Amino acid sequence: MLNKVDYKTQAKALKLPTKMIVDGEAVTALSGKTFPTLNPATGEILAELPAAASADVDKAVAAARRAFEDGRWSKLPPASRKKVLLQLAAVIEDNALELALMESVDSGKTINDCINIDVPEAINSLRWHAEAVDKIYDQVAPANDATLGLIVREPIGVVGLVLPWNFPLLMLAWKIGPALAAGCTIVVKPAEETSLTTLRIAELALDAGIPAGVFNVLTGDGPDVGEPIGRHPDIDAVSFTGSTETGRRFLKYSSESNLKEVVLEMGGKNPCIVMDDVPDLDAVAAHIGNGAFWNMGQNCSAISRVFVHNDVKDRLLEKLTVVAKSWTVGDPLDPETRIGPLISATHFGKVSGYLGGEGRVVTGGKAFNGTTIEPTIMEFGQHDGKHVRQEIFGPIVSVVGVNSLAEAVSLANQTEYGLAASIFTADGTRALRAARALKAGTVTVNSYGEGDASTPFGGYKQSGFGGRDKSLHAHDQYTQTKTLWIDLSGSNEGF
Ligand SMILES: NC(=O)C1=CN([C@@H]2O[C@H](COP(=O)(O)OP(=O)(O)OC[C@H]3O[C@@H](n4cnc5c(N)ncnc54)[C@H](O)[C@@H]3O)[C@@H](O)[C@H]2O)C=CC1
Ligand code: BAL
Repeated sequence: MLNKVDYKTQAKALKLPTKMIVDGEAVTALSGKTFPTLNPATGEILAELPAAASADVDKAVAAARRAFEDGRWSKLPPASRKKVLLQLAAVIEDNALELALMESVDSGKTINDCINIDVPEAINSLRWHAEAVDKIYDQVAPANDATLGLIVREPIGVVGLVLPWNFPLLMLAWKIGPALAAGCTIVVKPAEETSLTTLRIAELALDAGIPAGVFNVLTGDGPDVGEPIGRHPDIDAVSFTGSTETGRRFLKYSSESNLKEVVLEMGGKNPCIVMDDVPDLDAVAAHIGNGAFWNMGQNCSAISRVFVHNDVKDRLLEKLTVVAKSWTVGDPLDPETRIGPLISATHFGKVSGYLGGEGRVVTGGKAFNGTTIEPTIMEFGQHDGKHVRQEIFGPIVSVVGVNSLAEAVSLANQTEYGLAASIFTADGTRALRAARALKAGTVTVNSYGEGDASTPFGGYKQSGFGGRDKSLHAHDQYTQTKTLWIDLSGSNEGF
């Protein structure tokens, strides 16, 4: 690993993309307007990016439609699309350090995570979906000899992908992998805070052989670019990751335009249950630390509510305190740093509002530089108030004591969200009964995580709508199912 001075020097030397990609060309916004993208750690302006608007959306959708209809991508054999997507994964791998540095300076994510998680996981996701696509068979319906019923998949068409700022590269990969593998053409809108790596990947996609018009990127803010995508009459589907509030808007856009398919991956208020029989509280505390503090807690599946049996609560709080203090706070380009800045001053303001008021601060509780929040554990006497109800999206976790598994499961489900949950207990049967009872799209037992590329990711209740990211289930978002019903009865051949 390079030392921290090298990362800083290399970050300064990055050549940052400043143009959108539409129809295979690097372009400015039609209006010529731009907006700055900032380094959240320093506040410096990294680049001025095109501020697209509805006319740019029209242009990108028209290019994507032409590319879809003439079949330059959609009609290739799946094995051919796979080859190009594997080439894209290889080109990304060749440029891994550049992308990791770009992701870190644009988002404030730690360089360690960018190098070891975001970039390799994005490559892995692309490879997984590319490898899958020539192994998905169409089906034959169980009809009789005189009928042939075929159930075939077709790419859904032009897809809008609207992305969040917390995992810019990874969410891009989760969506473009299955969308492009299926044969769709795409118009991607990265979050306005974190557009750089998406722009760079679109450049690399052209190098890898993805035809012009297939992979278009528009930069700009939600109302100017996201809404015209959501309302566009010639976009067939939208896949969105972000807040529940904005996700809800996409349903409205769809219902008021062309009833495009909508898949939403949204917020969470994810519970973690710790029972009194756990053999190793140190390991549990380490898992909770990862779940709560990873990416500064800016993670839709972050552990944000811990329900711990009262018999082990004080010991767990001691161990959580040790874990929280071990998360080094600092410059994201320092490889030792595990907690960098939050994404923006606005978000910092929102998250720091949770540091005071109700609850006992067990450890942490400091906000500094207008950018950074210490890993913070708060204890609550009851499951009530904004800390346990609202998505904080920062490194703050609430702990509540319980007296039984039944109480823990009941409280865990008392939320409008249902993205992820975890349970720690030595009793496998109770773990599985609880896992079934928890209303969440992903439940981990004696661990914290989101599964791997082979497992679907999405939420119950107001955490998710319409489908799943990752796994073969993700391909359903980007395909239509067509029935071909063929009558063979007119041919009387005597057999
Ligand atoms: N995956 C997740 O669960 C995420 C949750 N959040 C939550 O959302 C809160 C607000 O963060 P934001 O960045 O404002 O999230 P957001 O949900 O508003 O932004 C996500 C994407 O939607 C776009 N967008 C915003 N407003 C839009 C509109 N009116 N129409 C169409 N597209 C629109 C944005 O430009 C961005 O590309 C955070 O504090 C956090 O709690 C934020 C990011 C990811
Ligand atoms: N953790 C992946 C999805 C998200 O946070 O947006």
